Formats: sequence, structure tokens, C-alpha cells
Amino acid sequence: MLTLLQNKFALSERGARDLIKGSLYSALTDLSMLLPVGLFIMLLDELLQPLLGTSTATPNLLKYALLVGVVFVVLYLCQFWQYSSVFLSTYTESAARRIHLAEKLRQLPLSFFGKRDLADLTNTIMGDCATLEHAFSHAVPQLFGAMLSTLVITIGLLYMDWRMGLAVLWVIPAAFMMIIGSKYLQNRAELKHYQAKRICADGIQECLETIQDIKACNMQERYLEGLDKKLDAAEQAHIHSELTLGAFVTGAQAVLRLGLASVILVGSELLITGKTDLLTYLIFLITASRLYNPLSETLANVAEIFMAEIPIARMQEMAAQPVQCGEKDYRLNGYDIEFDHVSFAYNTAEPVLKDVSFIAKQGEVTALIGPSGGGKSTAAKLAARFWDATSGTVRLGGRDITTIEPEALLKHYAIVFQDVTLFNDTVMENIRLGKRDATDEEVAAAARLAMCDEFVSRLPLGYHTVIGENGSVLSGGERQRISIARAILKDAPIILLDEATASLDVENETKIQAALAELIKNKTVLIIAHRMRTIANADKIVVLSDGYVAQQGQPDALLKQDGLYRNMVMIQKQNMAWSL
Ligand SMILES: Nc1ncnc2c1ncn2[C@@H]1O[C@H](COP(=O)(O)OP(=O)(O)OP(=O)(O)O)[C@@H](O)[C@H]1O
Repeated sequence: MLTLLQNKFALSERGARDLIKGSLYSALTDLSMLLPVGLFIMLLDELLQPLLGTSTATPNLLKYALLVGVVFVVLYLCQFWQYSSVFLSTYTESAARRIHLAEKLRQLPLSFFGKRDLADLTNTIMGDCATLEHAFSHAVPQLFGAMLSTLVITIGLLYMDWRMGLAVLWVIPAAFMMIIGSKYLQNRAELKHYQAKRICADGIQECLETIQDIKACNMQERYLEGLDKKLDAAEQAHIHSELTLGAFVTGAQAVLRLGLASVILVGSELLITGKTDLLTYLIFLITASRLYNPLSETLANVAEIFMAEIPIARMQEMAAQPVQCGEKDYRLNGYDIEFDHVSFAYNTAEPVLKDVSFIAKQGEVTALIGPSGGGKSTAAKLAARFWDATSGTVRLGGRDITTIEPEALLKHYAIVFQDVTLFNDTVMENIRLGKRDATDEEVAAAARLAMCDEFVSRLPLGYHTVIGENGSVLSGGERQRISIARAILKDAPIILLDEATASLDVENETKIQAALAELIKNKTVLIIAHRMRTIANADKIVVLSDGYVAQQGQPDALLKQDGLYRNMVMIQKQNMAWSL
């Protein structure tokens, strides 16, 4: 039962157990709502008896006053238990779900993010969690509770008088059949609504991200027209989905109310023909008027549960994604990085790296060079296990890196990428990310080595200036220098520099090269650069072209060979001779 609920609703074991508890409390609350009805019937019975001549006793009002008090307390307690059980457990489960999702995202390989668009992912984390939170606090336990309480009442009514019992109950399967029958249409409408909403969110996100280019190309009007159409489509899809839901739910609720009419008809007939007594007839009338209330709400909830199937499916899809795992405690024999017949493809069958083999030795600078799209950045990312090789092995210190837990592995790496990522925080904290426990003095020393001083002194609050989302108040070169300072501060044994100095002017590049020369002593350095001067001091060159290793060896030796390396050096020399 627990496993079934876990699988069906993407719940944790505790969540499934809480759902059962919440459903039982909901059933108890529904049943407790019949207590005032019972009390009323008792009083009615005592009032009717003198009229019917079966007794002369008058009702004991004190007894009824006490019973009203007891019923009130029971009702209060049932509501209180149901509320605290259902809502508290739902929000606890919801918090656990969000943490679990975040934890899962942390462990997923980057290939997963390459396949998903960001708006969809954000929607899964924020929107889907909220949808499920609402469904499990307002719909699912109430539905199960109503089903349970209806079952108990059904047995009681059929036992009292099966004919009037059937008159009350026939509408329940009819109404549910109507809702279940409409499931396909409702799901289709909701899926269309969700897709339209996602397209809208994508459009808005794209607009915000590319606003600079849209303005530069004078495309505002055309772009906004497109966005307008997407918003209209989302609005239409939403109206359509609400109408589909509303039509079936109100239809089913109307069918439920027919039960009262049928009980009046059947009961009157039985009463006239003397097949039942007045009290039984009244019991059925009053029960029927109460029985349909929780059921009526439940019908609207059934639709919400159907709709929750979409986010549940997405949660399950996320949960089923394979994560990168490995050992946290391991021994390395130095920090040589070895690519051993490595091939790799992103999403397509076409490999980006093909049978790549080379060793980046500790204490040496190994430069990856080659034409654009040759696979240099991909190789660097494979070296840090951002992705796992499709075939072949990447080793660090003689150990296959797929056997090492990614976070434990990354402790050995300081990385400076082409695309720098900065956080909306101070310069100081952005650099401190390299080493969380670094003192302000250590951060400032790293910043000085990375030539940050000069531009930081111009910021209003110096190192304590908040630099905006992704360092929006800084230039490309300044952002890159912060990223280099981070790497210097981390002082890891392996350094990956992917176009690390690409956004710098020649003067700053020369200064930073000097700082980097200090940083990289006795470390394993893998450097990617287009400018030959950036890799002038490399110990080894690996030329990657079209995913293959075209050449590798010491720079001097490669210069003597007629190959890609010599061509690139010659072309760059010619370019430097040009002037505008
Ligand atoms: N995340 C990705 N998903 C799919 N394909 C990708 C991805 N990243 C890169 N590629 C493709 O892989 C190939 C190699 O890209 P890579 O960035 O490794 O080349 P590179 O040699 O570093 O290029 P450049 O010098 O222009 O930066 C290219 O064809 C590129 O389109």
C-alpha cells in the first residue's frame, strides 16, 4: 500500500504514511459532520412519539444541551486533527520534495541541463511543487476521506432500508463516472495549457536575456508582437482548460443533487404504501442533504488530482535521471590527467571527441589548441567530470575519474572559464567562493595578483561593492579578473584555464600571465587559448581538430613539423603584423 502510494504520487515513505493518516482523519471529520444530524433525529424522534401516540414523555432538554456541547467538542477535535495532520504533513513533505529536487539537481551531470530548457526546469522546481502542495493539502486526503466515509454511511443506509439506500446512492457512481469519463479531455486541455504557459515563460526569459540584441537589431516591435501572440495563446488555453473542468464538475455536482429528488420520490412512495415509517424517511432525507456536501467538493478535487498527474510525471522523470556518483574517500597517485582513447558525444550520435589520448603532466603546462569547434572546451570539461566520456577513460593520478564523487573530485580543480559566472554579491564574496574560509586579507592578496585592485579601487565601496546579477556593473575583462582571483585563492593542484585571458587587453594579459606563472608552479595545468602568446610558455601542445588529436608534443618540436600548429603560429604572426 505504502509503495503503491509512493509510486503513484511521487511521495517519500513518510509522505505516503502521512497521506493515509490524513485520509483517515478526513473520513473521521466527514463522519463527525453527521453527529448533529443524529442528534437532531434523536430529538425529532422524541418530539414525534407523543404525536404518534407511542409515548407521552417530553424531551429532556438538559440532556440535549449536554449532547450539543459534546458534539461541538468532537467536531472541533476532528477538524483540528484533520487540519493539523493534513496541512502540516503536506508542507513537511513539500519542503522535503524541494530539498530532494535541489539535491538531485546538484548530482545530475551537466548533460541533463543541456537537454532541458531553463524555464521548464524552473517551473518544475517552483510551479510543480506548488501544484502538488495544493493537491495534497486540499484534494487527495479529502478525496480518500470522502470515499471512506461514504462507504461507511452507504453500509448504514443500505442496512436501514435498502430501497431508499439505493435511491440515495445511485447518483454517486454516476457522478464519479462522469468525472472519470472526462479525464482524457481534461488532461488534454491542461497539457495544452501547460505547454502554452511554458512557451510564454520561455519567450519572456529569452526576451530578458537578449534585450540588448533585440534593441541593437531594432526588433522590439516584431519581438513583442510574437510575445503577445504567445500570451494570447496561453490565455485561450487557460480558458479552455477551465471551461472543460467547469462543465464536467458542475454537471457531476448537479447529478449528485438528483439523489435528493430520487429519495423524496422513493421515500414518499414507500411511506404512502406503509412500507416505511416517517422517522426512517426523515433520516434518509436529512442524511442525503448532508452526504452530498463532502462528495460535491471531492468531485472538484478529483479534477485537481487528474491535473496533478502531469507534475507528478515530471517529478518522477527527474527522480529517474541517473546521477553521477563515486567514492568520496580515495587515493591519488599525483595529479597527472590522462585521456585514454576517449570519445564523447553530446546529445547526438555524432562524437565531438574521437579516440583522444594524451597526458597532462603534473608540474607542466599542457595547452589545448586547434580550430574553433575542435573539442578543446569539451576535453577540459571532461577532465573535470562535468560530463562522463562515452567511451575510453579519463584518469586523474592513475584513477578513473568516474569512480570519484564529482564534488570530491572538483576540490582538486581551480577553473577559469570563457563564460564567467558571478553572483549578485560583493566583489569580496565573489572571490571568496574560491575558498570559503579565506580571510579578507587572503582574498585581497589573490585579487591583487589577478590585477583586480585597479578597477576595485574605482568602485564606490571598493571590495564591498555589490556587483549586480552576473557582475552586470563590470566589464568583461574585470569579470574575468575576478574569476582568475577566485582560482588563485583556491590554490588547487589542477588548473583549467579556458580562454582565461581572452577578454583582457595586452597590458593586463601580460601582468596576469605573470601572476598565473606563480599560481601554476608544480601544478597540472590544462590551458585553452586561441592567442599563441597566451601559451608561449607551454611545456606541451595538444592540437585538437575535428575531435581528433591532430598533433601533440613540445612546441619546438611541433614548430619543425609541417602541421596545424605551425600554420596557426604563422597565421597569428601575420595578423600581428597588420595594422588598421
Ligand atoms: N553543450 C553542448 N551541447 C551540444 N553540443 C555542444 C555543446 N557544447 C559544445 N558542443 C559542440 O561540440 C563541438 C566542440 O565544441 P567545443 O566548445 O568543445 O569546441 P572548442 O574547440 O572549444 O571551440 P572554440 O574554440 O570555438 O571555443 C562543437 O561542434 C559544438 O557545437
